Amino acid sequence: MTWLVEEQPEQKQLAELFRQLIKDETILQLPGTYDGMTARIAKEVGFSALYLSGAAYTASRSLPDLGLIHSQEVAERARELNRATSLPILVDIDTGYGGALQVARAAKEMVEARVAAVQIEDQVMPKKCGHLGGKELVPIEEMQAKVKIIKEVAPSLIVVARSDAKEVEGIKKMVERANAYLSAGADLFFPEALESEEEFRYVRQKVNAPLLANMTEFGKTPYFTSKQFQDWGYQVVIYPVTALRVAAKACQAVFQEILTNGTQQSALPVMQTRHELYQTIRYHNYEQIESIQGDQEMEDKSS
Ligand SMILES: C[C@](O)(C(=O)O)[C@H](CC(=O)O)C(=O)O
Repeated sequence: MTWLVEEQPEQKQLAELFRQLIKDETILQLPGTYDGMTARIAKEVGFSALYLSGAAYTASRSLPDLGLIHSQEVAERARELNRATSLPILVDIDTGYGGALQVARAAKEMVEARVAAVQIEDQVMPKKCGHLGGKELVPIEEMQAKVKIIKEVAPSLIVVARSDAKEVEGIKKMVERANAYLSAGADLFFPEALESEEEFRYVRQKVNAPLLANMTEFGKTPYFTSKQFQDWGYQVVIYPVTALRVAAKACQAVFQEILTNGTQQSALPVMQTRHELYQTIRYHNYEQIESIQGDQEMEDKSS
């Protein structure tokens, strides 16, 4: 079956499923999937929910993660992930792409794209990657207003409030912000760019809500396992840019090989075969739809 013929779960069902997954004792691991293909692969491997990262989405378009995009573009990509998998998706909507109106529009478009949850952050526009220096924050009230607007426009959307305050104002102020965002209606808190087990545990101690950890590469956070985050009381862990980085490196290697040696043959063992690729994208299921049309034509001719 494919999204063309199968019944699609509604947004509310996907959000409910996401809520259930967070309640599970085992930490929810969200792989960053930046297109339909990576989303299918994550589903095939066995993940039960996905993350659409702003950094990976923009990089896949050869753009920096600097607030250059708007909600319609990201919602379109989220729809692609949804059609490919019917899994609950957490979408990174950065700062909400502007002020109150833009946040409202983003919330509406995400619901229309059947997104289960959104992640919004407290940086000013233009935003930066959370693991870089020189970030600036909006006042607490402004971020609270954004959370409230999302809940008003789309009550069924799960809201993950992210704070970038650790580097700017320190961890104590970060937990103050966390509690303010939760009181405005956020469902989870995402403490960005923590640097030690101690800091992860401190946030757990001070914030009474489900927590999300960001296990991105080449950032400020050391490499902790999902089991460690789980033991420290975290409910969700994201791997936002992992797939994109691996795919990019693999492309570089094979393109270099073709340029240097005039053949890609040495790379065949690290490629999906034609069969594997077709399996991933459900090629034959789409083909079956064409054969239904063929059968109909035969019937029409013989009657
Ligand atoms: C989570 C994040 O916002 C993202 O866009 O995926 C990034 C990830 C990254 O750049 O490594 C972040 O700011 O942490």
